[in-house]
Amino acid sequence: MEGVDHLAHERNKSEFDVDAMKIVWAGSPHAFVVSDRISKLVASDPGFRKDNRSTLSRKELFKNTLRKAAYAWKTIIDLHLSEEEAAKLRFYVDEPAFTDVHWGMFIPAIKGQGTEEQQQKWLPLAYKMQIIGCYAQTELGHGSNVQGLETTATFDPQTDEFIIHSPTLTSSKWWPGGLGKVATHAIAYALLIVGGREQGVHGFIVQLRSLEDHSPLPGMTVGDIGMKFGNGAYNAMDNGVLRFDHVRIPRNQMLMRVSQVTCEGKYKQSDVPRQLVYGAMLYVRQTIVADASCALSRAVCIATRYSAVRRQFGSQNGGPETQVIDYKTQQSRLFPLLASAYAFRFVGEWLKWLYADVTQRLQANDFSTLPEAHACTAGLKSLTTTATADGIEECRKLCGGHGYLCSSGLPELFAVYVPACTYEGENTVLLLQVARFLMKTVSQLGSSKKPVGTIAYMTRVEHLMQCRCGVQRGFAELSADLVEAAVAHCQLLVVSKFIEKLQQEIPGKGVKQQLEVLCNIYALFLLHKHQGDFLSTGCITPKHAALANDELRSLYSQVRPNAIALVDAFNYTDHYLGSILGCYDGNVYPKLYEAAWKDPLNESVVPDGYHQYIRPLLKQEIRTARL
Ligand SMILES: CC(C)(COP(=O)(O)OP(=O)(O)OC[C@H]1O[C@@H](n2cnc3c(N)ncnc32)[C@H](O)[C@@H]1OP(=O)(O)O)[C@@H](O)C(=O)NCCC(=O)NCCSC(=O)CCCC(=O)O
Ligand SMILES: Cc1cc2nc3c(=O)[nH]c(=O)nc-3n(C[C@H](O)[C@H](O)[C@H](O)COP(=O)(O)OP(=O)(O)OC[C@H]3O[C@@H](n4cnc5c(N)ncnc54)[C@H](O)[C@@H]3O)c2cc1C
Repeated sequence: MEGVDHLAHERNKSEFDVDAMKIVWAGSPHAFVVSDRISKLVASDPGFRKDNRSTLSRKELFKNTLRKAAYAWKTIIDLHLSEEEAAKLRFYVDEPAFTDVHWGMFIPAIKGQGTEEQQQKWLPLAYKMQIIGCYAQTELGHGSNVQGLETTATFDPQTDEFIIHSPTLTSSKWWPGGLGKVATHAIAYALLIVGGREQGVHGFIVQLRSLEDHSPLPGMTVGDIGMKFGNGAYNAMDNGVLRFDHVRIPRNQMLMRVSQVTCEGKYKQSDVPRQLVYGAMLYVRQTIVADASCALSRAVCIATRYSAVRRQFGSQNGGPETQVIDYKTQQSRLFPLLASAYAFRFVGEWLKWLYADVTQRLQANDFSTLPEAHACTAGLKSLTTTATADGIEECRKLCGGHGYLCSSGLPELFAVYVPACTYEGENTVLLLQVARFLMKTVSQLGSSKKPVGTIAYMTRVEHLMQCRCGVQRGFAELSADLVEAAVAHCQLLVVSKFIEKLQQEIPGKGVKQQLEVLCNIYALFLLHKHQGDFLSTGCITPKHAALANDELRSLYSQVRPNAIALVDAFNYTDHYLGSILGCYDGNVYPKLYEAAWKDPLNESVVPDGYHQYIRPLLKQEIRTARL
């Protein structure tokens, strides 16, 4: 049955122009063309094979990742790929690696916090990968509490240097990706001490390893922190530990856009806010939201295709059994996730715009929207990663037993994805930041400072106007409730950005209608899930709640004939999906059967260890066996 499209009947049912939807998903015709070309290029190149990943040992996996990263770089150079194309190539290679942090954090940190001069010195080296950077902020003792970091950077005016030191075990850098074995440089965050005075945490460019033989420079103790969750692909990343013993770096390696230290040992602050030190986190959180839609759509694509292939029960007169996608219970679990994937895509697009806008303003010394940008990036990072991690696991369950096989692609996707709930700001800690922002806004409602942008709605919520709550008073006590309020605020953002998207012109037969259905599913599903909150606050009546539920059922029926086409619109190659259950042609069973025989355990019919451990059991010789 090779070459037969087992899902063709599903594809024929669809009521909209899939090619037009592909462009909506990609963001623009240009983005679609680039994405399509690069994904096919990666998929067709055996150098980027990844189907054997789960059988490799840590060392083999790591070395293979180094090879792939080098091969990807060679491909980028040989084909003269643009920056956009190169980023896409790394995305489709789909393997956590030191390059993620080099491009995703090291370079943005220098761009955001370095002076013009520093950028001119370091960026060309980083862009050519003549140096490889990591982002060394977190320590063994502190991650969330950045101001609690213990590494010190003491200025020595005699030599015009900083002395970087780890005074305690807990001050050891711990977690930075790429640090363990690969990075030659780090942006290391440390408590600045000038003239005996502490001046808060700042970033420093520190060379870690020799550019000749890769050995750690004097005063550095550096290594990998060990195996991580799931035993899977994230172990391709060398998250590292680093201890400094009075390491000296030149003064001009402190990132000095926000504040400076002069050669005389004077600490000066520019008129830019101190929070810009956190600028790299703003940038990365925004990219994490965009990535959430990729990871969730990938899981949803697998679960949707497989749900159309899988049949259980309901055979009539010897005919085929029911496709599990036709069960209302399956639909009510799967389709809200499909809607979420689209919702996160559009809110991610909007956040990208917001980030570009705030960056432009910051460059013009307009800092007015920074708190809002921080609240939006932090809150949406938290909301989308939590929903995506939960969604991937739900997709695994939606695939029944076969979802538990590595060849379904879902266990690995989950293991690689789930730390996104923790890194780049633990999700609850980030929601507390949003809550703080909301409380500040509420406390200013009566004043002349009118809320604008994403919090403009607050002026319309009458009972808030009566609130006279200080930000500090009662915050800790009420924090669990405030976190719920923060989530609700972020959900409002997601829904409103989806609605705004639909107010734009969207070409293609039936495309807008499909998106309207998904938008309604997203909003009504939330209402249904949280109807207790909506009812108890009097926002809706029980009648509304019942109507919403009826409407949801009808919307699921409208999605059903279009479900396969809606996941085809993600335009994922089989290589990127990495899943037998989600393969494009739906030819699942022969592929599963064939893959089983490739497992190393099946290399011999009688397993290794038979003579030592199985035979003595069977022959009742266990007492005399040498174990
Ligand atoms: C918890 C907070 C948010 C703040 O804690 P705090 O003690 O209250 O902070 P503070 O220093 O007193 O400052 C408070 C003030 O700073 C603001 N702020 C905080 N973060 C930002 C930001 N990113 N942009 C703009 N503003 C920011 C806050 O809103 C506060 O403002 P306010 O005083 O209320 O006006 C912060 O320290 C933090 O971000 N912690 C999380 C640490 C984190 O995200 N680490 C990331 C490490 S790198 C990583 O994980 C890489 C992943 C690898 C991969 O992607 O593969
Ligand atoms: C895979 C991975 C990759 C990483 N890569 C990097 C990297 O490249 N560079 C880097 O510098 N770091 C990196 N990190 C570290 C990461 O950024 C931190 O782990 C993260 O910021 C969370 O901090 P923490 O570990 O201190 O958690 P903790 O803050 O110790 O969290 C533990 C618990 O305490 C709760 N908690 C903490 N503070 C509060 C509070 N104020 N109020 C209420 N509850 C609170 C949290 O909600 C959580 O439930 C990485 C981590 C992982 C897992």
